[in-house]
Amino acid sequence: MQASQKILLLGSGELGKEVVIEAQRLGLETVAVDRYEGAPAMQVAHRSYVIDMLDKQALREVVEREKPDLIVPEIEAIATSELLKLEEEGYRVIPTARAARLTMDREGIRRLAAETLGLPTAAYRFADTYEQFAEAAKEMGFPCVVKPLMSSSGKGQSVCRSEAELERCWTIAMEGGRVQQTRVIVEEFITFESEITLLTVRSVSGTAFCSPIGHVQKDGDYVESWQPHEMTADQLAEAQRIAKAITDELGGAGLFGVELFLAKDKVYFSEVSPRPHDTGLVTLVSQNLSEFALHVRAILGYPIPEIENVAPGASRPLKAGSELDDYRIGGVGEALSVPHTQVRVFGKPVARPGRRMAVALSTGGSVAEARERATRALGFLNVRTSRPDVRP
Ligand SMILES: Nc1ncnc2c1ncn2[C@@H]1O[C@H](COP(=O)(O)OP(=O)(O)OP(=O)(O)O)[C@@H](O)[C@H]1O
Ligand SMILES: NCC(=O)N[C@@H]1O[C@H](COP(=O)([O-])[O-])[C@@H](O)[C@H]1O
Ligand SMILES: [Mg+2]
Repeated sequence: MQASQKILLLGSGELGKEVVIEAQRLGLETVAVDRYEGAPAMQVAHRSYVIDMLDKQALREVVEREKPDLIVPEIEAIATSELLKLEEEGYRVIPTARAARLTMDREGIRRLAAETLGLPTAAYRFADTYEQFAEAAKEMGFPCVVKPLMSSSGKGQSVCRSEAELERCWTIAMEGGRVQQTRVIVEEFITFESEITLLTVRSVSGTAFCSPIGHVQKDGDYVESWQPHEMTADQLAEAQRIAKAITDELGGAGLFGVELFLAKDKVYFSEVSPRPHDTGLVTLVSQNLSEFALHVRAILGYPIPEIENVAPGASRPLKAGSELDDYRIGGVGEALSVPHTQVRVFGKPVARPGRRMAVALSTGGSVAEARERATRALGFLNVRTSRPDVRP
């Protein structure tokens, strides 16, 4: 069979793996790229490359060699200035090279949302040195949230509760960023009642919203998500207004994860991923089309006549507790004994403390039941060494 089109995925984690599977279901040729060998999406793609995706030359070489119809970013940390050039030369970047550029670091997207579009966000300051940072934190007041400009899944992020914690928070930010740079964002701490991801799809069928996904984050990384999340009609309308404004501005086709905080009488924009979102893993069981299927349909220019929340669903990621280069996931059989439950094992080559290795996915008659099942299933799962000499 001759593939209809070729996609080049930049980043090959658990989210990309599902994108590759959906792309292959529609007859595409898939090429996966990441910074290490054996990444989850590489295990299912037709071909793969290991490069430093922040290296412009290395990125260009892979693109020119493969000549993909679609370049699909899967993580933020990519040489997006090169993507802008490649787009000018005629390559198609999803959703657009500008969207990838603006969401690569927190400053681009925050300034666009707050200053250009006037969307409600936490107050913020940027700082390049420790002195500027200390000044910015005092201006924001305590507690405030400190994040490296370029990082994800909470890496390098901390809540600074008093002046005495300034040095500790600065050190965390300096050590946690994805790339070597000192610029940080200091944000007003928002006391929200809940937070959601509003998956928003731009396709030939127009802009569509999935039911809101509620989630809980710990140390800046998600530990539980569910769909639908209960919110008032006014909150939903405001969330959709914000999501429409930001995704219209970013443009292009594809699925976006719009992160919002729901406070007592205000909805705040937090950030947006121009790609499937980790909290959206729940859609693998809760929707007729998962966020990955929606992304692929949208970027191929296929219609999306309807998105249905087929059952209340929940997801609980399994995180590794320690560094293991030889590991296996235990408890899968027990987890699958929980009704209406599935498990996805990502197949990452090595475990590291806090690294997401698998996810438990459940549906139920209610969100409460789905959450209880996913939590029970997660309780069975573990990441353990597979070395025979240390096996219990
Ligand atoms: N200003 C804030 N006030 C209160 N809580 C915050 C604030 N900013 C972030 N958080 C909390 O930290 C979480 C992670 O923040 P954020 O989404 O900015 O980090 P991230 O590293 O980009 O995460 P990811 O890449 O997983 O989306 C948020 O979902 C929220 O729970
Ligand atoms: N919040 C962003 C997110 O969830 N991204 C997902 O995690 C992978 C990196 O995982 P790793 O750090 O374990 O390699 C990324 O490739 C993507 O699939
Ligand atoms: Mg986030």
